[in-house]
Amino acid sequence: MTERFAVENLTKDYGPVVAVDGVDLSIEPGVVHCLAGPNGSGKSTLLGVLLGLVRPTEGRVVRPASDRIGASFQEPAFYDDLTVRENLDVFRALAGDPDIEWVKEVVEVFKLSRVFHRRAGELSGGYSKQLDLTLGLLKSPDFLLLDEPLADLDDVTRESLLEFLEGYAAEGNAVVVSSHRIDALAPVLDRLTVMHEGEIVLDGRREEIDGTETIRRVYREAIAESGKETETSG
Ligand SMILES: Nc1ncnc2c1ncn2[C@@H]1O[C@H](COP(=O)(O)OP(=O)(O)OP(=O)(O)O)[C@@H](O)[C@H]1O
Repeated sequence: MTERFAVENLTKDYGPVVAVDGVDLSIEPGVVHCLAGPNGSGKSTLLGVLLGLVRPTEGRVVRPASDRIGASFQEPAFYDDLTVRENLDVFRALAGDPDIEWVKEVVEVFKLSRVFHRRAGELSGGYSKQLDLTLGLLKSPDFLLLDEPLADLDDVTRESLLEFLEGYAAEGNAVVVSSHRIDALAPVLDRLTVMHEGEIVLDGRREEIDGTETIRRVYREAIAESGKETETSG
């Protein structure tokens, strides 16, 4: 039984496009791990492979014994025709009926009670994201993988999410957040992996890169120094 969650020598091609190119990455408990990089750098593909949704062209995925893996994707995944409350009921059942106090806590973080009776398909972009993040957290996952969770969130909710993720990692859970918005994540990240054109161009810990201003600089330099086209977007 392993608790290791990793990819080894991972390559994923889509025809002529090499989305991920020979990547080794191991996810660890207790840290907020930011997977950063410009649009198209391979972040979503890497997360998809880790989650078993994308089949690698080459390489190996090592999955933990725990099935408590939670995720949220760029496209929300819930039942449009059900209300928010009904979606919560369905996903709670699927998650094995998690502790109700935990469900209340997550609902509170994402302020879902305000839209309990709305049809999920009619939610704004922000509330869609908030519902999707809540559903991803229902089974209090040991490994939480979020793809661009900050998109569409207002400033207040974004702050709540970041604060929540910091606490959740501090409890010993693995939190991986992909984003091209390094500035927003810089204050809470413990580890930064920068991808560019399918490759990892930087992988460092906060104590190595030390401080928000440095993180921004390191991110931009890593991309510039990769010798590839510079298209920093965050
Ligand atoms: N299903 C697919 N079919 C063809 N090409 C794909 C597919 N999925 C991703 N790609 C390509 O693979 C590359 C990496 O995409 P990916 O979505 O993994 O990057 P990303 O860093 O997550 O970017 P973004 O933040 O824009 O989603 C891009 O060139 C993208 O166009």
